[in-house]
Amino acid sequence: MASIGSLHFIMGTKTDNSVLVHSSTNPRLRFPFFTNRPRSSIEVSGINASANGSAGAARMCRGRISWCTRGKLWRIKPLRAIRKSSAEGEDAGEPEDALQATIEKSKKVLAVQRELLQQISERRKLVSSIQNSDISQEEGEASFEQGNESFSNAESSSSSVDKSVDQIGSIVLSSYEHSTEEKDFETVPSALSGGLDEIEKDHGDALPFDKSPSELESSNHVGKDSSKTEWSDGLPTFLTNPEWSMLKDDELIDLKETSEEEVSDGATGFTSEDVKPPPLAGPNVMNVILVAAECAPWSKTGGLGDVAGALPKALARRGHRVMVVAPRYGDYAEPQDSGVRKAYKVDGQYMEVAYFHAYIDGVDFVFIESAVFRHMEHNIYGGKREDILKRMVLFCKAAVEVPWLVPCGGVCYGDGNLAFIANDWHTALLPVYLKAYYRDNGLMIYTRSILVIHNIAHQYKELFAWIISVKFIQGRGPVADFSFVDLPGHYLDLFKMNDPIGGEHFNIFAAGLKTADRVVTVSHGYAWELKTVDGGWGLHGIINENDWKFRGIVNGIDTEDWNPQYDVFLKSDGYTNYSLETLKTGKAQCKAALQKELGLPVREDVPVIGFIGRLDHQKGVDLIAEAIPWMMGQDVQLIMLGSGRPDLEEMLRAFEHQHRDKVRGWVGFSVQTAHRITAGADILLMPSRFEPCGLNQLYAMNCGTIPVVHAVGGLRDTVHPFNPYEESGLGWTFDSAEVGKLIHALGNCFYTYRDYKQSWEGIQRRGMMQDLSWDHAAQNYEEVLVAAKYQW
Ligand SMILES: Nc1ncnc2c1ncn2[C@@H]1O[C@H](COP(=O)(O)OP(=O)(O)O[C@H]2O[C@H](CO)[C@@H](O)[C@H](O)[C@H]2O)[C@@H](O)[C@H]1O
Repeated sequence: MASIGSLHFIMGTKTDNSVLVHSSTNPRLRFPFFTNRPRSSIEVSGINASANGSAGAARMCRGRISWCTRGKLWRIKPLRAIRKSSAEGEDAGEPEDALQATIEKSKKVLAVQRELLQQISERRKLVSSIQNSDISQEEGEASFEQGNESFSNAESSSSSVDKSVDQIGSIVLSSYEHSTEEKDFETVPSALSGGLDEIEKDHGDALPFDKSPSELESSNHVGKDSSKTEWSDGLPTFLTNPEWSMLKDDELIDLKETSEEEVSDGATGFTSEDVKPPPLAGPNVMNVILVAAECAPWSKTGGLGDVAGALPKALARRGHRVMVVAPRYGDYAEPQDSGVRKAYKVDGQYMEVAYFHAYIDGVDFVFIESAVFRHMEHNIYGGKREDILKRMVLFCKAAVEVPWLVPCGGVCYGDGNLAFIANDWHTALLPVYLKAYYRDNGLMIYTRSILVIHNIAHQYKELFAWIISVKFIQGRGPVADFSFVDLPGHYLDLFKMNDPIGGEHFNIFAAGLKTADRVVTVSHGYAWELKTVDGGWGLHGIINENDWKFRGIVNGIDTEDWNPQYDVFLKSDGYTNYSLETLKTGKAQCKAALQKELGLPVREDVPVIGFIGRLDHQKGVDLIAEAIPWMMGQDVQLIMLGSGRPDLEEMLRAFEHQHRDKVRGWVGFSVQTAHRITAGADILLMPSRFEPCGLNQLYAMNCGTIPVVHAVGGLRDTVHPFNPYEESGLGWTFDSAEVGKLIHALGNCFYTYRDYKQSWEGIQRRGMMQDLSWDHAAQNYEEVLVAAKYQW
């Protein structure tokens, strides 16, 4: 990696020794090359990536672009290697030769440059003679444009150079904005001159940097006219970026000439894209890697999957380069094998992983394949505690190296401006590995980690775990489990906890919270609750201690997936898409289709209540059970969809069995049914005992379905209670998890449904008119990412 001020470049070596250099601050800067000195063993950031056929081997350096030479040869001038390795032995004695070769090449490139400037000057003369000729202006323009389209634009005014530069791209332009005077010209290619100065000093050769700014500018312009010049795109645009002048360190990386086609392609893509407006994130653009155990639509057991599938897209829309890393549980259609293989030691055994890649909606999705993940999509958090732990160790070890190993769009992410977003205890080891394996060793020192708490009490699904559930949350286990995580002994203290429930135990979430640079949770309400004894599930102390780096950000929703106007699950079986304009008819049709599909009496006047969720203590299903006798006395229909605790699944079946004309209890996991219930029901019931954010109430409101919720965590943040006097609010809430309160809220809801149709429609419309998209949350995440970036 070459680090140039805030620009960072990584070189990745592939099996064929081709190398890609890119800026991690501006992902569009990509340059493909071939090394002329393939190495047999290369160290990257502590990764000993042996090149014995292993694709994805890479090496890291800090360096300075010293110059470019004829035939698209680019060179990064080194100062020092980041790490000494045995591979260095191979290079002994090479720097002298390399510097000499560099000087020779610099001479050549400058000769070419002179030649180009000469050509420009001749063309200028030709243009002015055309302009002064007797030919009519119109005829003149026509013929001129035919013969020299790009050139004519540039020459049409005294500021022709600026215009041509403008065409080349904003980075080039910005470099020229810094070079309006001749003395500045010498600093324009400061990366060049700086590097050459050093060479001069060392070798006493004078280097001919004696051109005027306008001449150099012209050479850039000429570069655009590929038919006239040897450089199809002029001076390499990244060399003219003023940020290159901020180069500090270097290490020699020799790069052989690339094919003309490759360089031309790379540079063309860069220049044409770069004229686009600046990203929403402005100068805060970062490389972001979200790591999660599930990612919709490929894998999902709950809300985490939805977030992992949607938040990255919103971050990418703001201009960040974003990747999601998730396990590859099945044979997914889109991701392709990247060819990268790596083995990681887990519990004393090496396990091989393969990396698959897909680029969708502006996001790189990288899936980690391993025998231990195969066919686990329905049992992601299932199995013996040790097995779950090993899976997560393997996943986090493999994920933290993805930025070095997997060329996304041909280019690895590298560690510059990089932040990982880990999610829940399953990936809470990632911040710890980042610190222990890398940052403690002076590697990836600018990389940051953010840990998001979606659920502090997420449980393992170990057999009977629900009976003694608290022992199976947060990656808890006996202290001896430390041996699985493969960390230096002094890291044990980070994991050790002692609380009344677990006694002295090992806790992965605790270590992640302490180590992450920032901690986020998914609503303001839950952020507050986590600091309390009741809400923190034993971790409130750590969260309070780390309050300075802790923040609540309310989730958004994927407004394409969960939009009744486009929802793919509403296009068949009698359902229909609808919008705010067609709410009345469209929603009524969906309701009828739902009743019909589930075999309930098709009646428009009966309120349909939906429930969707994991069947466990958190979701308050037992409160619904207590309310069933009262509910069945009302003229209502109740549709419940869920899976989880066997006893609660059985309860759902029993409800349906006992009240066949009013209740449907669908046990299982069906995304289609979830969408159809959300659109077809009138009311969504969420009596959760705690709810970090909750997505179903957001999906419901977006579909004109009115939530009735226990006012906790994110439910309190997002469902403002209906106020009949002001005709405001979005639903009904109750303030404690008691059946009486639930019944009271539901009673008011039924009453309004039946007797106050206008108020009902008002609530529906207000819900649908909210901006629930991820865009706002993404902006908040960006603030956290930037805060982490500047924190030490
Ligand atoms: N049987 C089933 N069939 C089909 N789909 C089903 C289903 N059961 C649940 N789902 C779906 O899974 C998702 C559940 O999302 P939630 O946010 O309600 O809960 P979860 O508790 O899993 O997430 C945790 O993380 C999220 C994300 O941060 C927080 O919102 C939440 O409060 C926290 O508990 C929804 O998309 C829902 O439709």
